[in-house]
Amino acid sequence: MSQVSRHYVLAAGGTGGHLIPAFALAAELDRRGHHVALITDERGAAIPGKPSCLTTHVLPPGRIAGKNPLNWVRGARGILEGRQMALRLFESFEPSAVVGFGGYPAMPTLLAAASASIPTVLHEQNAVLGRVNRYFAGKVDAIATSCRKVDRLDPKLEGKVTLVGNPVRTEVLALRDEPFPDFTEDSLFRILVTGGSQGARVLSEVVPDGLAMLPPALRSRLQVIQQCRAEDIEAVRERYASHGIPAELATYYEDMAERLAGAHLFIGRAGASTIAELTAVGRPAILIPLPIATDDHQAANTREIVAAGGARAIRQEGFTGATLAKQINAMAQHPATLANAAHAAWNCGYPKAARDLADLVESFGADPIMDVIRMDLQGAKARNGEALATEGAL
Ligand SMILES: CC(=O)N[C@H]1[C@@H](OP(=O)(O)OP(=O)(O)OC[C@H]2O[C@@H](n3ccc(=O)[nH]c3=O)[C@H](O)[C@@H]2O)O[C@H](CO)[C@@H](O)[C@@H]1O
Repeated sequence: MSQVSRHYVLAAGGTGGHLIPAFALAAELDRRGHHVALITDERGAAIPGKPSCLTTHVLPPGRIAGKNPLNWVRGARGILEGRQMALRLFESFEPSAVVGFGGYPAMPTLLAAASASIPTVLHEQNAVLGRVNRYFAGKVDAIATSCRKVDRLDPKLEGKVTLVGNPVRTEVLALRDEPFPDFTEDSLFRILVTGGSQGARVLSEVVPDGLAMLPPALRSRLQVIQQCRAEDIEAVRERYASHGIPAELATYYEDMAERLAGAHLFIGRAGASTIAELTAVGRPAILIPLPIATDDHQAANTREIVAAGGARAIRQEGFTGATLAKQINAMAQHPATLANAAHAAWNCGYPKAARDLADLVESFGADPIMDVIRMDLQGAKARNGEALATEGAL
């Protein structure tokens, strides 16, 4: 652990999938006595769960997307403005390193870091290198990955790659040593359903009817917690009521650790943080990768956990009530099957992800001149304080 208090800038945007690992790293760096600033976009700033230690800077929109050349010009202007904003922050904050988690805000921030010669680290949460990370992979000082195999990562860059895993929130990690909740032939059967940080309509359309198709021995014990998009929630409530299945619904659960703790089975999208949490805690899952995810990265994300026997993946094209019921039945008919799958998921976890990523980040910008000056100033202040205290005592 470093002796001096350093400053770090993290850049992440858009969804919980990018922000949550950044929050986890910020909490770990704060625990080590460092100061951390986050550069994000408006959507990212609205993601709940930001640690109080983190100061947030919101960039103007700057995505280069679509076919309209006017949008390209607007996007490019946004990136340049964002880069200027990041440079101004660097001047006052003097970061020892900048960490990009992918997503749009990482782009202007990493461009600024390159022109200010600040060490840079990328963190890739998925099993396929994302677009922004791909652009910067050859230029940064280190690349931290979350899966053993990462597609679209140039093998020539292997020398700067470290497998750390995808950091999860402290309260989720704290469940790692808790036993799998009792699951017998008479116990409740608690199922947690989420569609990533944004929710997923297909789960609202398929899951209630699929659960209703389970054999009575399983169906009668069901207790469902399901995240739904706001526009779907009433229809889902009616479906469950019509099937007589008890269900608690919300658009977003801020207490995800508690929800995971009680769950016997998870059904949902295969976003990187979702999988990191399932494997951190050890919960079996049925995963339906988002079919339009860039480079099909959600399907790739399921590889390790499925191969280990901790989850089953169903392609959205084949995701019907009947297929879902069949898979649940196969996993839960015998209590031991579900507990074994939970253990297999647990074995895929990276419980040291936040610590390993923090170690990697701390290894850059060793003893910069500002640290030495800061330490001197702190020492001088302390000595001054002592002198004043002594004078006061006289
Ligand atoms: C639609 C989309 O592009 N999704 C991408 C996005 O993540 P996206 O945010 O969709 O999904 P992730 O699974 O990575 O993260 C979701 C996070 O939200 C939390 N949560 C969810 C529901 C809820 O009610 N409460 C709650 O706290 C989950 O516990 C998890 O921590 O970035 C990820 C990381 O690059 C990618 O893998 C995903 O493919």
